[in-house]
Amino acid sequence: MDTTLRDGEQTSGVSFVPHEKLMIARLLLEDLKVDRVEVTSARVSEGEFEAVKMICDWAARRNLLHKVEVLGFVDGHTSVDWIQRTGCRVINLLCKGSLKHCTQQLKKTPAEHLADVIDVVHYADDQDITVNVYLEDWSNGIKDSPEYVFQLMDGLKDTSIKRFMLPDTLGILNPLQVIEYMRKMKKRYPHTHFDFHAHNDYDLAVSNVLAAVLSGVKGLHTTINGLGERAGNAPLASVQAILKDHFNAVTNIDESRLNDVSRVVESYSGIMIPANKPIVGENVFTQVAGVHADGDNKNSLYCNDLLPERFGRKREYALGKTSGKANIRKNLEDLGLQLDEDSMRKVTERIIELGDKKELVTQEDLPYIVSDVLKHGSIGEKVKLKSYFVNLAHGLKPMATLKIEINGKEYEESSGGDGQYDAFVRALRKIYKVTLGRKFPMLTNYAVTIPPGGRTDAFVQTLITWSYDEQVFRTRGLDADQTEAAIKATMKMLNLIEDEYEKNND
Ligand SMILES: CC(=O)SCCNC(=O)CCNC(=O)[C@H](O)C(C)(C)COP(=O)(O)OP(=O)(O)OC[C@H]1O[C@@H](n2cnc3c(N)ncnc32)[C@H](O)[C@@H]1OP(=O)(O)O
Repeated sequence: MDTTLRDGEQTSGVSFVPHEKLMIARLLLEDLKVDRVEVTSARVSEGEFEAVKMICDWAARRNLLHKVEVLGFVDGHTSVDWIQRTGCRVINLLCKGSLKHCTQQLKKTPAEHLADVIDVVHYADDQDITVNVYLEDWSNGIKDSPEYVFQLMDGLKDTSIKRFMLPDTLGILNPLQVIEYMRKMKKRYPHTHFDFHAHNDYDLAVSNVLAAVLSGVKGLHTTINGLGERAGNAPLASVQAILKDHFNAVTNIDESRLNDVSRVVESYSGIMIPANKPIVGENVFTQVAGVHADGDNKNSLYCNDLLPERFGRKREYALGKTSGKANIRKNLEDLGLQLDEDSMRKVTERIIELGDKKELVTQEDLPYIVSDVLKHGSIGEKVKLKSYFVNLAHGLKPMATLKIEINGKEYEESSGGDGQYDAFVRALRKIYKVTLGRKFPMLTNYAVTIPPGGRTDAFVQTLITWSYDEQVFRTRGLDADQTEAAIKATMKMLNLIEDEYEKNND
């Protein structure tokens, strides 16, 4: 059961609007094919009501309504009515799984709480709503007040409750404890369906989920990118990969869609995926050490079962001071370039030198480095920026005028824009689209960073991603001025697409 839209939204700073929730629910159920989704808590807000309604309308049309669940409270008829009005058919009822939560938060005796829960279950039965229950704070309950947990379970086991969901609400357990406590539950209630809900406070969420699987648990709660309250929940991508590779378990998840869905959730949540996050992090399929690239060349000696292609990704070979010839050769191959041994040595030396200065070297930089080192002359010089002017004035639209040379011919154009760089790109686009009748790449991402190392605090680095003819180019510019850095990145891109253009129009 994926709870990105309920627990995931309990990540500090995350708030999805209804159409984002609908989009994520669709991706989870239709693309990733998770078995169930929990999409919010009842009573939260009008916006959440709207979101659940939209998701349920859509799910009903696709015959998926039974897979949509909402957390509800032990509050008489209120949560059930709220859920009923959205069209949702499943309540995940938040009961108290530890004595202290029952007596100190709800201020009820165990018998009173049990009676309240049974009332809600009966009311939900009358409304034809399926009930699962959370035993909130179960991990503390089973440690400190097991007799309370068993009293509640005994009182509920003969009701219509479909699943008992056991949360490690505060992320306090380790895998050995999960096995010990789950076995206790399974021994006492062998025919009950248990879900396990992990939290990552000790970075043990994934391990604990696996321990739960070993203990015979039937349902697992995960989120995309491990979003969730405090340190988050168990990330779906990691859980899926381990279930498949370590347990030969069969799930319905389409793992080729994991990366794309992670990126959508990254964008909607605003919580960036760490570069080293397994499966979905930017760097996790990048070999950095030269010896690894060499081993891959020989017989994929440094690959494990986590092949990037499984997840719709590609292995990359980083360029920097730890690159050897093998890394560089792999990158050159990707660009369709070949070098003799002597040129290879010179290019390798140059890349190591740049790496030593903490310069980021990307694959797109490689033709420039090759050209620079070997005095190649042609790459990177087909399109030249001869002169330009950009202005910024309070109360006036920024303007840009520029003159460029393309294959020896000069073109001049001006344009206004929303900012200096926007004006610059608009002027360029006029030259390409209007004057030359050619396509101009679409800018898909624009990131400004201070380069690593912090030695040049006056410098900024602009990393721009472009899409052109179904290809993606990333180019980088470094300058003391952000606009100039972006312009440098843009000129690199124009030279790269010039090569593409010539190839396609030979
Ligand atoms: C394990 C988890 O992550 S549980 C996550 C549960 N989901 C949420 O909390 C969603 C976000 N929450 C909200 O929007 C709000 O807290 C609401 C709408 C649910 C409730 O709002 P409010 O009525 O203002 O109450 P408040 O936020 O202060 O919550 C505390 C009340 O909930 C009660 N409560 C706590 N757990 C439960 C429960 N399982 N069932 C019923 N009531 C409960 C407390 O006893 C307290 O009641 P009191 O004010 O009578 O003492």
